[in-house]
Amino acid sequence: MTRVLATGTFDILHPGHVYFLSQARALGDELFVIIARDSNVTHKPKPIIPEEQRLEMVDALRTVDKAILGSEKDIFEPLKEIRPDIIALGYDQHFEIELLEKELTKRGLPAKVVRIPLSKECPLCSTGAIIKEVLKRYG
Ligand SMILES: Cc1cc2nc3c(=O)[nH]c(=O)nc-3n(C[C@H](O)[C@H](O)[C@H](O)COP(=O)(O)O)c2cc1C
Ligand SMILES: Nc1ncnc2c1ncn2[C@@H]1O[C@H](COP(=O)(O)OP(=O)(O)OP(=O)(O)O)[C@@H](O)[C@H]1O
Repeated sequence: MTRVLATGTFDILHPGHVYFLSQARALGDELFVIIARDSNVTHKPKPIIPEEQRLEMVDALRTVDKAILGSEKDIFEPLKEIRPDIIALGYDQHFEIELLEKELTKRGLPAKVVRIPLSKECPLCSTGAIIKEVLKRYG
């Protein structure tokens, strides 16, 4: 069994998320997902949807075997239990593949890190774009 792990905020689900998760799932036999904690989303505006609700939506997807809330303190902590063989990184996730693989090996959690490309264009395949459209119409 090859276990794949994907991570992200997944605020306001859209087909770009579905594409990312199905490409990640296709890399192995089962897909685990770590949902970013509200307190850790500091690289962009705070999520609209609270973490428990983001978790519920991702966990309900057909491609996802198990979704959990991440750690608030240490991104490597949940990996000790999940023990993924492959980690799927999104096209815009700010991690460097070789550096992340090195950090994982250092902690006794070796995994192959694979970058998933951007999906083909779709009108609102980005949380930021959805929020902008809502503000344009209702703001
Ligand atoms: C291997 C790995 C483990 C992660 N674990 C956590 C975690 O435990 N808690 C958390 O809040 N974020 C964790 N993250 C970070 C986020 O889930 C996410 O990658 C980050 O917020 C940037 O992606 P985004 O732009 O989709 O939010 C982890 C990321 C990676 C690559
Ligand atoms: N259109 C897309 N194609 C492929 N992957 C995507 C797409 N949209 C999001 N993803 C991936 O899904 C994961 C979670 O996405 P995230 O929560 O950052 O949403 P987002 O729509 O990219 O948000 P924002 O618009 O605020 O950047 C990330 O790893 C991201 O790379």
